[in-house]
Amino acid sequence: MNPRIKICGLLDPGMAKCSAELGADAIGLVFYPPSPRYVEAATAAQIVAALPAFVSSVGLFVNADVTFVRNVLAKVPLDLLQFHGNETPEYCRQFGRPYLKALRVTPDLNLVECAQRFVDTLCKGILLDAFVEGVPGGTGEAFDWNLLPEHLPLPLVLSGGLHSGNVHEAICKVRPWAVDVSSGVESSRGIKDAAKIAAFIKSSREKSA
Ligand SMILES: O=C(O)c1ccccc1NCC(=O)[C@H](O)[C@H](O)COP(=O)(O)O
Repeated sequence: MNPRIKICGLLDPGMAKCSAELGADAIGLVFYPPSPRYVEAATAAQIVAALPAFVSSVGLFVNADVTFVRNVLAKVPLDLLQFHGNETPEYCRQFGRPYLKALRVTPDLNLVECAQRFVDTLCKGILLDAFVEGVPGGTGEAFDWNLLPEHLPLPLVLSGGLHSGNVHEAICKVRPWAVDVSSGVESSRGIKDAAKIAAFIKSSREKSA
């Protein structure tokens, strides 16, 4: 089965619409102020409004104050939340919304045990990303896919350093439910590139051997 494709870190309605037209299944909005991809709630609402039916909007937070998340939720009709910091299962569940929990892969992290803590009806998947000290995500770095277990107790969203040149190999090796990309479809930090998005989606949909 083709994995779903999420393009993360959209900054304007035009590129969000373009991503959807090129075949993206979801777009990500970064509500983490230090990120070059940070988007204000008012702009995020315009981006979500530009999406056609059946393209999901994902709102990304990193160890955010509960009030900050609630304020965003009041202004932006997000389909899914993505928690990219050290959030606990209790923290993630309190919003009563479907969510993804991101984990950053290191050789000593027991991914199955960590993922198991989040299993419930609201947690729709585990997003696995590279670990880079001091930068919670969007680093453009890949992790060693050999560190992945055979099976996770939740759908796996593979991210970290993916681009059109490695995503097909990643999909064949890991068989994720979805892939997620940010830096690999940018011309410079934070600036999405339609040609790179098109190439990424084409490579993701290549037939596997
Ligand atoms: O994109 C960011 O700037 C970001 C900042 C802080 C936490 C998470 C962030 N992005 C989360 C994503 O879902 C990215 O797509 C994921 O980390 C992969 O990024 P990349 O390696 O650049 O493709």
